[in-house]
Formats: sequence, structure tokens, C-alpha cells
Amino acid sequence: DDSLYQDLGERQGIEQLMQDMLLFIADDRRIAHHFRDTDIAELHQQLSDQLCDITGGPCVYEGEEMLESHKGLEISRADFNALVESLQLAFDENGTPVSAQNRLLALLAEMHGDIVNR
Ligand code: HEM
Repeated sequence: DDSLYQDLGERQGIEQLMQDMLLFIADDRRIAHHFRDTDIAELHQQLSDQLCDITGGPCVYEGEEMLESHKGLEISRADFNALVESLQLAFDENGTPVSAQNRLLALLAEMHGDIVNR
């Protein structure tokens, strides 16, 4: 079922959404520091692949598991929520349908336990 992938605007819509989210994160003093040493172009690529993959699109995410990639990054529940706020600002900017927002948020919530480690 690729309906969520479709509702997010396919690959191009997902890439735009992730670009906007990363720009909002860069402006968020609560969490921007986490990404200081990160190659943002590479992260954008990995995020776009991952979301395309988990929403039923024709992509295969080949990056690290969430537990592995966030290990040692000291990410708190508040950090996680702050990232979700940036995603919600990106949803607004892109006119993402509310039903698609909720479905994507539910998929991301499943990763919470592997990402938050503080
Ligand atoms: C549902 C929420 C999240 C998802 C789906 C997600 C997804 C990802 C993905 C796909 C990668 C790339 C892994 C790779 O390159 O192999 C990554 C890396 C990273 N994530 Fe997350 N992440 C989430 C939450 C967070 C939060 C809340 C923070 C910190 C505030 C964070 C900080 C980072 C950092 C700093 C990296 C890059 C590490 C490096 O430079 O190698 N992530 N994330």
C-alpha cells in the first residue's frame, strides 16, 4: 500500500518536506547543536530514502538502524518532541493533508524508543 507515499507527494514531496524540516531544525536552538558535525546533505538523503521506504514508496533505506545511528547522541524526549515540532512546521509549509501527517507521525513514534537515550 503506497497511499501514504502518494499523499506525501511521492519522492519529490518527501524531499521537500525533509529539506524544510532540516531548515526549521537549524533555527531551533534547543536541538540545532546536535547536528553541528553532521553532513546535512547526506542526512537529507538518508531521511528521504527512509521515509520513502517506510511509507510504501519505491525506495530502499540503506542507512544505519535507528538504534545504531543515534547511540551516544544523548537525545532526550524533549529533543525528540522538538524535532517533531520542526516536522509539523514543515507539514504546514507543504500543505500536507492532516491524515497523512498523522499516519507519518505514528510511524515515527514507533522509532522513539530506539532514538531517545537520555
Ligand atoms: C523519528 C525521528 C527521527 C528519525 C526518523 C531520524 C532518522 C535519522 C536517519 C535516517 C539518520 C541517518 C542514519 C545514517 O546515516 O545511517 C539520522 C541521523 C542522525 N540523527 Fe536522527 N532521526 C530522528 C530523530 C532525531 C533526533 C530527535 C535527533 C536529535 C535532536 C537526531 C539526530 C541525529 C543526528 C545528529 C544524526 C547524524 C549522526 C551523524 O552525523 O552520523 N535524530 N537520523
